Amino acid sequence: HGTAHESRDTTNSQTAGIYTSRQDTCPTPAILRSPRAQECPLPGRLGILPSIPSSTLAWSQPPHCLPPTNTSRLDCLFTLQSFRNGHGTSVITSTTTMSDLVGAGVFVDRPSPPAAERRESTLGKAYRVQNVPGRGKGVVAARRIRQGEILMVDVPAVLVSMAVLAELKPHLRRRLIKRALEGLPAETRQKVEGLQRGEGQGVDALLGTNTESVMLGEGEAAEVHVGLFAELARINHSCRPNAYYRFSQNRLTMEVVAYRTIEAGQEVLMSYTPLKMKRAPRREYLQQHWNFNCDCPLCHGPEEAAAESEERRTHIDELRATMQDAKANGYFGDAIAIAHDWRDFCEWEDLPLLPAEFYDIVAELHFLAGDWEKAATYARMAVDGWVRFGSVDGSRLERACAFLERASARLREALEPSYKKG
Ligand SMILES: C[S@@+](CC[C@H](N)C(=O)[O-])C[C@H]1O[C@@H](n2cnc3c(N)ncnc32)[C@H](O)[C@@H]1O
Repeated sequence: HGTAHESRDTTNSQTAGIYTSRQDTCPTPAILRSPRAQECPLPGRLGILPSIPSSTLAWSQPPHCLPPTNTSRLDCLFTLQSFRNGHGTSVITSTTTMSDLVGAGVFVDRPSPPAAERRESTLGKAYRVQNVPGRGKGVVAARRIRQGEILMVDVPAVLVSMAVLAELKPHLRRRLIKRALEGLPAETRQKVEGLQRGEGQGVDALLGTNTESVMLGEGEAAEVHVGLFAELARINHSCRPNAYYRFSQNRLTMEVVAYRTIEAGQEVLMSYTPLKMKRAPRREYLQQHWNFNCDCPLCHGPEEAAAESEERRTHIDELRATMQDAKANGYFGDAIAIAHDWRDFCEWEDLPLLPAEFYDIVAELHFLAGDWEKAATYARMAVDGWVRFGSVDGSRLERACAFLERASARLREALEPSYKKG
């Protein structure tokens, strides 16, 4: 929930061209501005800069690279103005991470899945940004939003590696981010500049209150990045949220999903803190990092109800951990029973799981337990669930389909012992 990000399905990635960037090749001197980066031959991973493998797309300006601080990485600012129909994006990251993104086809525009298209065209836009008393601007439902519906799809105006942010002196950091913003198309830049500012100088004030962290990169090389998503940045906080976000590295996209039905006119709210955080530290964190005093029911409502909610959230966490333990130790029947308790507690706390998420888990547990029939039944329901609430990242659906095939094949084998022979 909340900060969950989906892992990338590498089997589906378009690998053409990417690994060339990892060879020990010298960079084109004109592209690399830093005098040190022009030394040749370059060590291991500093290789040539990733380029987008398509004739219609190219970086809008030569990547701007920072002087390397060590021999194992090179960080650059990459700007692509045409990204997602002219929204544009500026990414400051290592050449290794950028190669992974390019290789996965992140920068190639693909049509959204039919479910998302249908929703927009028949039901209309789900939300509008407007003033909300006491909270500046906020996101309000423009129509009824159903439970599980993806109500917002946003892409980053800027994405910066945390390692780069930590390494740079403040004035250099601000200069680099400014450069990243200046490279964006005018409309996106204006939208970003219109966002609410927190404390701090220049662009620091902008990043401080309008960013989310996401993971980018493959396996051990995955790194925390800070993303400025200009639509998402308008969503206010509640400790009892009615929506959450999930990030797709595959599509470089943030999706906001409704936990429950949100009626027209109601504000869309997500939690800026982990849901299991206790009241006192949570309030302090919101005050310190986000500069506001939370007035949600869990912070200001009756103590007793807040304590009960805290207990349930702790229990939800424990149930998930116990379920994973049971699975790891081969107690699949127990794990299935705990999974049901877990789902019930999430619902009780008004933070329901997506049906497809639950079915995915239970299907796998039945499979491990050797009950092919139940595995196939749940796998089928998972597939239906992912189709119905189609994410822009199709990898969950693809995985569910592949799993359904495996479970169905096992079931057929079990039902027809002669199946294999004939
Ligand atoms: C990501 S922005 C949200 C959008 C912002 N309200 C705006 O006008 O653009 C985060 C800032 O919104 C305000 N905010 C968010 N949730 C709030 C809440 N529950 N109560 C009061 N202010 C809130 C705080 O000033 C916070 O630093």
